[in-house]
Amino acid sequence: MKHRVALVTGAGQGIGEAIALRLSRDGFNVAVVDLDSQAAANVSKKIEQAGGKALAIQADVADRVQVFAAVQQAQRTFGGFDVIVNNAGIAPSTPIEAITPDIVDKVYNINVKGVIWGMQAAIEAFKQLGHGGKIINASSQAGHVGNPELAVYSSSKFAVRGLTQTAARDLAPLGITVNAYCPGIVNTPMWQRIDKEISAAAGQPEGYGTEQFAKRITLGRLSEADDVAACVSYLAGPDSNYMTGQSLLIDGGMVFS
Ligand SMILES: NC(=O)C1=CN([C@@H]2O[C@H](COP(=O)(O)OP(=O)(O)OC[C@H]3O[C@@H](n4cnc5c(N)ncnc54)[C@H](O)[C@@H]3O)[C@@H](O)[C@H]2O)C=CC1
Ligand SMILES: CC(=O)C(C)=O
Repeated sequence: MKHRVALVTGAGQGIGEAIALRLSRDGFNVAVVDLDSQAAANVSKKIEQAGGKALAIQADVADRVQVFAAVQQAQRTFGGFDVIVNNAGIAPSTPIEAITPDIVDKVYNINVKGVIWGMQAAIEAFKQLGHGGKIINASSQAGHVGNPELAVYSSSKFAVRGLTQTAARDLAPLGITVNAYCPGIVNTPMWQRIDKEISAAAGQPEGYGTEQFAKRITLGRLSEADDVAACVSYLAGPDSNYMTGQSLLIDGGMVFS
């Protein structure tokens, strides 16, 4: 059986790691891309130990050349290319008055431009291979509702939803679908750091930030990375073939829209 090929960025830990492991279980050969080469190698090893095929690639998604090279390497190594998950992102706290040009550039270079470069690199590969494919982008509940202290991050995730809708329209004639996933609070190293910052800014002990956000979750619990990976598995698989331009909220009911 020919395996489909997926590339996941920011796959060295957290949500990206869970997506890489899940797509491998779904039958994909997986390119595990991360800025942190050791983290990418560790996840790749986990996939191979479980009987899957993986390739660890060190790349910075903010760098267009590196993103194109990563996609080409995955395509060459596995002999195909079917799905890209533009998952890598950063979320520094940015109270409005403390926002600097450097932090805007850093967040937008990774969260927004990283998605654009990933989409372009995937389109190039799909065209070379003469077939369509699936592009899946990481947004957030913070891309639906402005989150306190996270203005730069929140606005970058609104931008990802805009890019997703527009690209879906542009790329439909090529047989490419484009969707986004929008998690709420996911128990990963990113959230643990945000919780510390929000709690400290409020003069409260660790866990306070989580408590404040968690009050808004209808399902009454934070999500785990595997909850998000299960939805991305659907977006990467054939059951979502008729879905494009959508931004799927996976937030336990933090936001209803
Ligand atoms: N954790 C949460 O509560 C939520 C996270 N998200 C989004 O999900 C995605 C993944 O988040 P987490 O797993 O929680 O984050 P995380 O911080 O735990 O992991 C992010 C991974 O991305 C890698 N990375 C960072 N910058 C990179 C770059 N320039 N190039 C390549 N890799 C890079 C890191 O090395 C790390 O392995 C992000 O886009 C985030 O904004 C969305 C909603 C909620
Ligand atoms: C970090 C993030 O995207 C949240 C809390 O939704």
